Amino acid sequence: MPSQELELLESHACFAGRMERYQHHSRQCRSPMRFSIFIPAHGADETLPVLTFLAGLTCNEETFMIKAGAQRYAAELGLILLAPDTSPRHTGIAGEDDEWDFGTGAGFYLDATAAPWDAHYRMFSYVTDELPALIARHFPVQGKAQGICGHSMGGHGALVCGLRKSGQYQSISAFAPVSAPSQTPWGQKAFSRYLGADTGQWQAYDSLALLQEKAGQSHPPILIDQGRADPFLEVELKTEYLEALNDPRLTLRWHDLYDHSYFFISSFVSDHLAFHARHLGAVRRLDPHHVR
Ligand SMILES: N[C@@H](CCC(=O)N[C@@H](CS)C(=O)NCC(=O)O)C(=O)O
Repeated sequence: MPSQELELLESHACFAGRMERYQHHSRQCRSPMRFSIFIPAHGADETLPVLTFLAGLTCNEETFMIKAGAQRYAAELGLILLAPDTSPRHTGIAGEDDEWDFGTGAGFYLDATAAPWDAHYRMFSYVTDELPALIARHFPVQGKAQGICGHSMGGHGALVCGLRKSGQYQSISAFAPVSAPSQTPWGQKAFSRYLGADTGQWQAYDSLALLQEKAGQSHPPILIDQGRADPFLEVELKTEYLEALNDPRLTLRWHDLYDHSYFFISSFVSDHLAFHARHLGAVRRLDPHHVR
């Protein structure tokens, strides 16, 4: 149960479970961080797999939970949903709020190595290490069962976290991911400032490069959905680069007419949750209001 380590900001009944939002001090980011969590109804000794969702540019820890409509499916499938914020906030770094695609709301899920960002922008370690450990201390999570999913910048984050920590995550999925950030404007802007000018250092956070490196090796199964009417596809996402890898562990589905919005995400989110539930061994409830 949450303690002094966690400050509860809000708590609501939702599909027979709880929808909650917390703030805590992050030792990685050296700042307060916020996250949202949906916990399905569960038995007293029951533990559940966790699916982490990483949101995109300009979003925060509330966006996915408010807009994607995922709680209904998570309740049925018996999956905990965890949504961290997209960056540290109010760090005092000069210029952190000046641009919508860099700094606040745009942490790119990496550990910055260039000053001044390296003092606070440590979202990779926060998402893959500090936050899962914190959640395990306070919520009924099944030790080894974790999946990771994300949208756009968060799709990049999910792929990078899942591929780099492939012993930790059993399944990876993404909606409209930034797929080759070393080669596209949002990614180049972020990486040059968070990681410095040496593009060799960028490859550790580039999904395309990581998948090329892993060619022929095993990695967690990946599901990606991409809309063909997404205005960012051509310049920023380059999802077709991932398709060209012909990776047998990667399923990429194209959808005519769908754009980059949460209306697209909410149209396919049930498939993503079912995919993760299958790989995480979640136990389906015929009635989400049923407690074993
Ligand atoms: N602010 C940008 C758009 C940023 C954007 O599309 N963000 C995506 C993630 S990359 C998002 O999910 N936005 C929040 C939302 O749609 O609710 C613009 O105006 O062009």
